[in-house]
Amino acid sequence: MPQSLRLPARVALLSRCLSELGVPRQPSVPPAATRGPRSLAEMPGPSPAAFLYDLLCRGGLRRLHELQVEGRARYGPVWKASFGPILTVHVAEAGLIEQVLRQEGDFPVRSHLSSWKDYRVCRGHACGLLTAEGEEWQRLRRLLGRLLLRPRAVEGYAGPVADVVGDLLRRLQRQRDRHPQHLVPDLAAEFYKFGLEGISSVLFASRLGCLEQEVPRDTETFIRSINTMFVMTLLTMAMPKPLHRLFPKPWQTFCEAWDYMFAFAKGHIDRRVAEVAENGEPAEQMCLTDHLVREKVPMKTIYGNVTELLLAGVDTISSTLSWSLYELARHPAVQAALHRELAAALGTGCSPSATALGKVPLLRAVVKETLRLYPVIPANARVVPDRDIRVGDYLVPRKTLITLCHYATSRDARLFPAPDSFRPERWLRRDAARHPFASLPFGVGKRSCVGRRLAELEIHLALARVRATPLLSPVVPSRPQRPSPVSPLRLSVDPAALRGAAGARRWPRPPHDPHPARPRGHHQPPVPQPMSGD
Ligand code: HEM
Repeated sequence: MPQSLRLPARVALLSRCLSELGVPRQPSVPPAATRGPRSLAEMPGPSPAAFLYDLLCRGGLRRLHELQVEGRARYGPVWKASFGPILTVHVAEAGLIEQVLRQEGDFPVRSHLSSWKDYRVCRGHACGLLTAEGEEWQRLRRLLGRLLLRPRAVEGYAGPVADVVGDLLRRLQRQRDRHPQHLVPDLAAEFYKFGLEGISSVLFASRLGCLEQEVPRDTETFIRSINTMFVMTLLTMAMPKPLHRLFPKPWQTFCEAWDYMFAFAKGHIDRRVAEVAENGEPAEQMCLTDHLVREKVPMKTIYGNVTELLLAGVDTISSTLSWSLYELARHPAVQAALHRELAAALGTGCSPSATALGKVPLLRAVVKETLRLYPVIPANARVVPDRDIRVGDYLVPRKTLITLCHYATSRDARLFPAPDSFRPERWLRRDAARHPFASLPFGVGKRSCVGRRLAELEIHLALARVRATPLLSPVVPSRPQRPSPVSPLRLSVDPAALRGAAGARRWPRPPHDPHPARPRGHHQPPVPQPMSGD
């Protein structure tokens, strides 16, 4: 198939081939109204062998997001698939995703199958918010929700984040000055370091030195450990436990990577606690560790939570920033409009406040549209442990892993006209027709992303201050310019610069861990599309 055949064309071709081969797109079973809900056995889906073939031989592990779109075209909005011991029901229709989430109960469960939890039990670590369940999760959620989701709490982290943004700009400037064509050769990698530096400043008021000339060795090892752990996550989950004894290497490697991450976070937390014990609590700009200590949270719980938050707050930020800049570079008119709005709302203030940024609707719309097209986490998941639930025409047995395919819904032409085009303006209109569960990059409800406000703060601050034409342009030669305080956001990104970095970090991820192992498929190098298609 020619490379140029884009996703919608491929999906259309696939459905045409299927109908020509006489494969019905919907199974011809009488409607549920006349015969009661259908069982799991009646649900369509690939055989375990066919699914394994797709995953391993057709590059499916790298493009799980595309399998969602293909699955919906082939089987309809609900289908099942098995990977090793894991059977999962896929749901790829906004209304049905809503139906599942409305039945999630008081203690929503993302997955029962996490090797992350096994590791914590094995080492005696406390679970953090990502992995905790039941009442323990609820207690943590109330506490962290207060410290991370309330607008005033988030405003309190704006100062340290703005400092890190300043360092990012200086680093990009240095790199550009050194490059013969005035390019930043690996922009996505720079944003990755920014993500790590930013979240560390919020969690334990540490500066890791990621944006310095030389990245410290322990920080590099930490970054490598995250990657290793992500790669090993899927492998350790797909292997039934008895096999761990026969083939111990994946589990050992997985545990060693986690050990390093826990030790790294603990080192920084302990340093911060000692610093505060010596000098007293800071009058302002408290970091999350300070707040948790003040709340008398046991140290073991602090270690567990801060390690998970550290992990959750790195490539979510870097991926969203990379894609936002990529799309802005391809859409100069949007870029110009954004620049105008930023200049009008922020004037020449050096570091815009979170409140001021909130007054730039186009900035929010750009990020929403980026996350619709490239959701960092393209599939979410739920398990309802204690009762069977109705999903469309089916009755899904309790404890079944349900994958919520929101990449497929956010590219659904019925919900988003011209779904593959970058059109931030669609978020500026009041669109009564849009389904509220169609694009859910942060999830929704009780178990949705607790870092959402912080993520938006970091991304908005960085986008608002990244400057400008010569910084990233492969075409326009750079004229030495002093960084201006407010970003005249008029960059032209070299897609190749993004491509290199995004391509370098592709790894598989299971569909049900929220941050663990991102499905890198949709992070694949963006291939520039003709603008006329938009
Ligand atoms: C663009 C950035 C981000 C995106 C798109 C994102 C997305 C998500 C999604 C989809 C979930 C699962 C929600 C659900 O199951 O309903 C989630 C959960 C979570 N996120 Fe994020 N996230 C981002 C940034 C962050 C940051 C910066 C942090 C850390 C401060 C963070 C911490 C968490 C935690 C702890 C959870 C688990 C919440 C719980 O189980 O109660 N996220 N995120």
